[in-house]
Amino acid sequence: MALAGVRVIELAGLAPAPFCGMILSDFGARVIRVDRTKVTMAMDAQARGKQSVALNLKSPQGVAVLKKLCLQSDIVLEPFRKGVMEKLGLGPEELLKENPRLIYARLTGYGQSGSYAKSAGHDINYLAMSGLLSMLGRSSEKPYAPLNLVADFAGGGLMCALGIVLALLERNESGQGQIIDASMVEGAAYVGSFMWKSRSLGLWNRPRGENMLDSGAPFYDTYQTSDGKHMAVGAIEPQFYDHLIKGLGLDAASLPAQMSISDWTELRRTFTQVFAQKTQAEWSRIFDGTDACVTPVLPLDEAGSHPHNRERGSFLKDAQGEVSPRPAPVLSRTPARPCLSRDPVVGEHTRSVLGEYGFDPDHIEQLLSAGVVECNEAKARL
Ligand SMILES: C[C@H](CCC[C@H](C)C(=O)SCCNC(=O)CCNC(=O)[C@H](O)C(C)(C)COP(=O)(O)OP(=O)(O)OC[C@H]1O[C@@H](n2cnc3c(N)ncnc32)[C@H](O)[C@@H]1OP(=O)(O)O)[C@H]1CC[C@H]2[C@@H]3[C@H](O)C[C@@H]4C[C@H](O)CC[C@]4(C)[C@H]3C[C@H](O)[C@]12C
Repeated sequence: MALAGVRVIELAGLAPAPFCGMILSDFGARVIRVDRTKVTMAMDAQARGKQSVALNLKSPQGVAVLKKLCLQSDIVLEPFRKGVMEKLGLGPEELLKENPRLIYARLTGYGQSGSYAKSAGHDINYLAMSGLLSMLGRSSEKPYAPLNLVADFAGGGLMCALGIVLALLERNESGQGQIIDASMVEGAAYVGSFMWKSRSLGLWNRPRGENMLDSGAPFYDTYQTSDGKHMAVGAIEPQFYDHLIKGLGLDAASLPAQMSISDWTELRRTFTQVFAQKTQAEWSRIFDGTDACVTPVLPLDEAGSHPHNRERGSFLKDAQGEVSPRPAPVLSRTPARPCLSRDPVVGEHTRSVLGEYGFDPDHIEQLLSAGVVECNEAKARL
């Protein structure tokens, strides 16, 4: 796999950093997640392929253990607010001095500088600060955050993974590590660059929810079907819009022009009435295989069984029978091979990892008895 042989130390975080760690693990990296001690259950729902070491960083011996792990690793991924790692004596200065090849990835909401750098926050806050949240929401409704997708994951974990891969690539030439300052505000905004750079095209001239791509246009929206499900319509170009009108059984001559914005309300009313006359399955049979850009809105537990997704194997089932998306993108020669066995128990691999990283058995026993580390191999076998 593309990241085979790459060693990652992921400090346990909430959602963005675990996603970044899962991406690296899916594509072949060895990801060791450092959990807190005295924690019964990891909140990492993206732990696929990771190992877990439970380590108390509030102890000097714990800090020394982490330093030794980072000395023999390629990446350290930390999910804390600015200054936390420095307070622990684990800042970039210390770790890069000991391991100049280390890639030190810092995934935060606001970045390592600026007045908000030490403030708590979550996806919605970062999305708000990026400028994008102001564009999200239907006309006459307040802005709403699309789950915690844009800042936590697209602009956070995924963007940080990109930074790590770029730094790995550069290190091949320079032999040097570096610090990655991954701010979710900036990552989200960067993902949304099109919104800034397409304003000259007049795509966003109208208030929120009245533009073509923000639910203003009737040919770019969702519609309820007679069985209470929905269809998604994305018939932007005239030639695709013609297929939409045909599939709906409407007469184009009797309708207002597609781009007559003042008639969009009437056009939406017409589409709403027509879509309500058939079930989602009936509309899918009408539109499948056409260029009308009309697709069923699939719930999570149906996406994997849709014929198209099933044919591609777009979703996988792990050893516990849990369905989730397969890694993307698909590389032809070195594709990801996600681990399908169960997620690690907190501290499951402490003893084995420390042994592999050069800690002698007596030292490991001393660390265990001092509570600096915890090992839960037995619990993992239950
Ligand atoms: C996980 C579910 C989904 C959450 C998504 C949500 C929408 C997000 O946006 S997540 C993104 C959050 N932001 C960032 O990640 C940006 C960078 N990080 C930060 O800004 C901060 O970390 C912070 C604001 C997120 C948290 O601040 P906090 O003060 O808590 O921590 P820090 O300042 O970073 O300092 C860390 C301290 O910890 C010490 N540390 C770290 N590791 C160790 C170690 N190994 N040993 C010892 N000590 C360690 C470190 O030294 C620091 O100490 P100091 O402070 O002294 O310096 C979640 C959605 C719902 C959640 C559940 C729900 O809330 C109910 C339960 C609540 C309960 O409290 C917890 C369990 C819940 C089930 C909870 C679980 C999950 O969170 C959710 C499911």
